[in-house]
Amino acid sequence: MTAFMNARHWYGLVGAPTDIGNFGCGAASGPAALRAGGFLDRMRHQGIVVRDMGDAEGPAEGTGIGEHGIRHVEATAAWCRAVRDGCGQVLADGGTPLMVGGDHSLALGSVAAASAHARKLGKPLHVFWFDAHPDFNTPDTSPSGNTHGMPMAAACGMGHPEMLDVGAFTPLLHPHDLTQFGIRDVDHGERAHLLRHGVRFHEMPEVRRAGLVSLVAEALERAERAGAHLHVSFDMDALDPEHAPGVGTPVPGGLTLDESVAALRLVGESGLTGSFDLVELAAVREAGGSRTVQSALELLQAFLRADRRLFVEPLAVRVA
Ligand SMILES: NC(=[NH2+])NCCC[C@H](N)C(=O)O
Ligand SMILES: [Mn+2]
Repeated sequence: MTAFMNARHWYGLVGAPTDIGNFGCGAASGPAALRAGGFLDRMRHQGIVVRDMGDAEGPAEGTGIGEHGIRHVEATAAWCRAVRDGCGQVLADGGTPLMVGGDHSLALGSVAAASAHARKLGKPLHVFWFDAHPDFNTPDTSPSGNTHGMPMAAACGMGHPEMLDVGAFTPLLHPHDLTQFGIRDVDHGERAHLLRHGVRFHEMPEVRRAGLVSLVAEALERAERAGAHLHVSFDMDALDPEHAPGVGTPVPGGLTLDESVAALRLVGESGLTGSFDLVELAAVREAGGSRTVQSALELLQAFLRADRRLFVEPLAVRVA
């Protein structure tokens, strides 16, 4: 039995300071900006245990442009493996990994850890993906060659062999168990992939019609019925640029901070979340302000405060 097993539930912050998946977009500044914004103190003051596991380490330089114009795929895979190991360690110690990026390619690493953990527990993996983009490109559909547009296709078993090799097995995720919210910038071939594989991707017109909270509630019901390990991946560009100007690929017409807070509160209340990402926090892109960091802090706080597991002492378990 590890030392933490009878402790209250905790989250483990795994930083991933890179923008290798969209070289130069500025997301490498995310983990430091969140720490400098006082995240850990703020949580401590509210009695929430977030252990800082430090930063994952990976190549500082890109590894060049390959077939189909795919950029830095070896470096991306190296970073994803480091994130996989960091998140895997938190899961093995009984905590919930909170991966802070960094660009969104890194979610392939956290999903690899989540998927292996879920398999060990005999649970299916469900993923909630809050994003302006589905990140469901493969090297042959990607218009940019940037790997941060590819992690979900790779998790579902489609993509460059380097990316398919990040997890212990492939696919890591069944496309039916992926639900996306806030989508409003879909590439042509990417849309064909999403439709062919039956991904639920809720685009902004539908979010406006049905409401983010009720779409999330529906998806939570499915996850609960399935007894799933839920992985939540929040790309800061899901928010409207008014609330998150500091991102590498802003798209107008996004989620409001209020509705996102309400949705994450609901996710937190469900107690289903087994792993969480907050990515594409490119604080350095924001001229003279910290709006994006403040939004990130509010989202995380809403989510964590709603998770009752963080406040309840577990019953002592007596081992005979
Ligand atoms: N995680 C992100 N910000 N992804 C943006 C992807 C943009 C575009 N669809 C691409 O593949 O290049
Ligand atoms: Mn994304």
